[in-house]
Amino acid sequence: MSPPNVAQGRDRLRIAIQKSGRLADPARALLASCGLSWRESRDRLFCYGETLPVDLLLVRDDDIPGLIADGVCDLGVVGRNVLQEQGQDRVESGRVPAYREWRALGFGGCRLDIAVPDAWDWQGPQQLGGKRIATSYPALLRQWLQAQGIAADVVLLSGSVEIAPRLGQADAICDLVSSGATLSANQLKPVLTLLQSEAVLAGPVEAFDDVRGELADLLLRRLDGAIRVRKSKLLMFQASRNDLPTLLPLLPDAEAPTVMQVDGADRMALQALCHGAVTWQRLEDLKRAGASGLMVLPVEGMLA
Ligand SMILES: Nc1ncnc2c1ncn2[C@@H]1O[C@H](COP(=O)(O)OP(=O)(O)OP(=O)(O)O)[C@@H](O)[C@H]1O
Ligand SMILES: O=P(O)(O)OC[C@H]1O[C@H](OP(=O)(O)OP(=O)(O)O)[C@H](O)[C@@H]1O
Ligand SMILES: [Mg+2]
Repeated sequence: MSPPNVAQGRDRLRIAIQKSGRLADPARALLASCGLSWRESRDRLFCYGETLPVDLLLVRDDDIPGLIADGVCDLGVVGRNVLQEQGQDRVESGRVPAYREWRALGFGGCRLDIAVPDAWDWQGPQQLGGKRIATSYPALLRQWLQAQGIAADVVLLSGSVEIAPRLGQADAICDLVSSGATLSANQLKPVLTLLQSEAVLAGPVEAFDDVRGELADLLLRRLDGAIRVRKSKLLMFQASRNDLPTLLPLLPDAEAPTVMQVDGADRMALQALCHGAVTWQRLEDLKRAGASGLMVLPVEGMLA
């Protein structure tokens, strides 16, 4: 089993995901939670969709925007940082945008930050004027520098960017940060955020005008449900009718709760779908406000 060539297979949807790396497992898990399953090719580069005609191509993340632009793949799961860098690179070189972000997927979070040596007395972006900044994101950095009216040298490095100041290759850096541990280990401190990133579903600028459009709509509906489910909990409790005005404001992130009457006129049972964290603190607050029999349940599926 191998992927059909570009001209064929327009009745199936093809999604590019990272073969290995930070986004590989969560991307696959999210798609699987949408009810997709696959049979893998022997070389583990192509997965044939079994439950739905939605196939996966396993690639390097940097190749994903280009695969969408060339029409080799229909959709892709990639970091916003990679998508925007390559998109801005296209703009710089006068090419048309060929893809856009369809959905934010809620994993792979990180920031694209400018960081300077700890010893710098940071006073603001103008301090970067005339300096050398090492990065793997030259197009996004140039775009930002231009918007700020700062003239600085962009030093392109494909990895280990944080070590550049210590090696004398650059004065500052612009790279991905999540925990900040790599910056600290290299005596650097973050001073500006250029981009808040996470994994996104990327697709073409225009909607599909063939059967892939229906498949993509179905996938998006399920993805939206799966993303909401991950963050949602069903909260159930009982309370007296008189306490409802105090209790309901404690559920600001809940959809309109279902309120049912139990024995007599006063006792009520409530069910609320909460889209934020239901913490112990919150349960304590609800209990103090008159809730009893509090129960928090995971949500397995949801379809708007
Ligand atoms: N701490 C982090 N550092 C780098 N990327 C992160 C971090 N946290 C989340 N990410 C996201 O994960 C994406 C993939 O990171 P990874 O390190 O797996 O990429 P890679 O080494 O370029 O992989 P590939 O072999 O596919 O080219 C990044 O582009 C970014 O969107
Ligand atoms: O803030 P932190 O949690 O320390 O994460 C940030 C670091 O992680 C990434 O590097 P990675 O480990 O992927 O190495 P590479 O860039 O050399 O591939 C990124 O390029 C930063 O160096
Ligand atoms: Mg890569």
